[in-house]
Amino acid sequence: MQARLSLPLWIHPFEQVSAALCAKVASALAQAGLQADAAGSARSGGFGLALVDGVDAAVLERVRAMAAGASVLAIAVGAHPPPTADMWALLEAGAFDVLNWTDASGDATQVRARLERRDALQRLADSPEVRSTLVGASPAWRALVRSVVEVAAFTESPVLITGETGTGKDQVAQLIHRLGGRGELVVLDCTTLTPELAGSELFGHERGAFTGAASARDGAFALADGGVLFLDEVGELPLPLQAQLLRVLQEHTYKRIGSNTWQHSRFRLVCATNRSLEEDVANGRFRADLFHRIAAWRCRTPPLRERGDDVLPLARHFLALLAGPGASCEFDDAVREYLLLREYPGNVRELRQAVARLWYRHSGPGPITIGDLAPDERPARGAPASWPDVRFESAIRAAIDLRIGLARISQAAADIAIQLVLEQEGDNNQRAALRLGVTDRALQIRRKAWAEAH
Ligand SMILES: Nc1ncnc2c1ncn2[C@@H]1O[C@H](COP(=O)(O)OP(=O)(O)OP(=O)(O)O)[C@@H](O)[C@H]1O
Repeated sequence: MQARLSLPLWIHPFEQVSAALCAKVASALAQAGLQADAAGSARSGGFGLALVDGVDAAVLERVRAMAAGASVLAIAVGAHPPPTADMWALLEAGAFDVLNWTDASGDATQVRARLERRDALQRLADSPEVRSTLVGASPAWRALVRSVVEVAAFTESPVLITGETGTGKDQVAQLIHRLGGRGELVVLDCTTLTPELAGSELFGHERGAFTGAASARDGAFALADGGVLFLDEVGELPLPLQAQLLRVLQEHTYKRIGSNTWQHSRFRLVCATNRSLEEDVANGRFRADLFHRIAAWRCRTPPLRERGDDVLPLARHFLALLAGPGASCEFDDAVREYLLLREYPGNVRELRQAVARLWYRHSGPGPITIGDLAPDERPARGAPASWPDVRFESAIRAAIDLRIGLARISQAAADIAIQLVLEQEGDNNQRAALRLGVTDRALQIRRKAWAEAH
């Protein structure tokens, strides 16, 4: 019997799974040091094992609900292996893996290893260091953070970070360096690499190698030895330099300019770009072989409009940084609403600058108010509210994250609108229909269908 693993672990057997199969799984798990809570209902938080025998819409819905609040591993325990389509469906519903234990016979150490890895990932993603560097709790952002933590702490692989300007690519690169626990972080901005300077910047040079080379100098490959080389805006790298970089990545050797001696350098490569490198490869602007080398692992930083729920937490984070330790300052309701409704083409950088401008215009105690907005930033008076706005988008995103289909989303939006207008119009069908722009009869039919379905 293996030493006990201390994890909040529960088992949820679906209806089709017999008590005998469930007991068999529990006893195998106990042998591997996994003490799960008595079989029964799923809980929020911790780790859950969903025992399934057959997958249908109801099972998927339940797994989805469980996975929204816990890390769920699905185990197929039926008499026959499930079709692969069902296994994919469980994964899509939010299970982090799907194991096939026909007749509940399987290797429990396999479960233990997966839980240990997932737990280590989760702890790191929740650590104060990570949370204070990559602020945000929206599902899209948390998925990115898990991926960053995984690549940083568990692999040596080159990483390509893609995303629009100001979405935090640089921030992610720095975190990968810190979590990897390797030497120096050497940053090269590829937009500044002119063909004349690039050779020396990357490879270094010997004294007298060219006019003006008064002394020998190390280049980025030498400086990054044992550490991380971060190539920012890698999509801007001129083609001749791409060829040279490829050789260093393949051989880990290079020559300083003016030298015939091969030097070795072992570094981890992290690249970032806001270009679509796939398109650049397709039109010959970027070498395909280099692309596949640098993109062994990919992380995409989502734009702020895809994570509207993070706007206020980020704004508060930046305000707290400006106010300094111990000081507390808040936004009042109108400013919060302004920040939520505003658009951010420059993403988090733009939000940070907007908060800074508010802070510097603000004086005295009390919350930040709309008077702290610079006149040219105030929304035009009387301008019609833009709709759909970020709040609407964020509600829809939550539904999409729960993998709810278009038909249900449209239906729910219409139902909610009807209910609200009926409330406001004192249940008067005619007036409600007028306001909603439908016929009296169409609204009656819809209400009847709704009443029958509930
Ligand atoms: N999730 C985040 N949590 C805290 N700060 C963030 C986050 N994302 C971005 N920032 C802040 O926003 C600003 C822009 O981030 P960063 O420079 O990393 O973006 P970028 O994607 O590298 O931009 P560019 O493509 O223009 O180089 C920085 O001040 C950074 O501190």
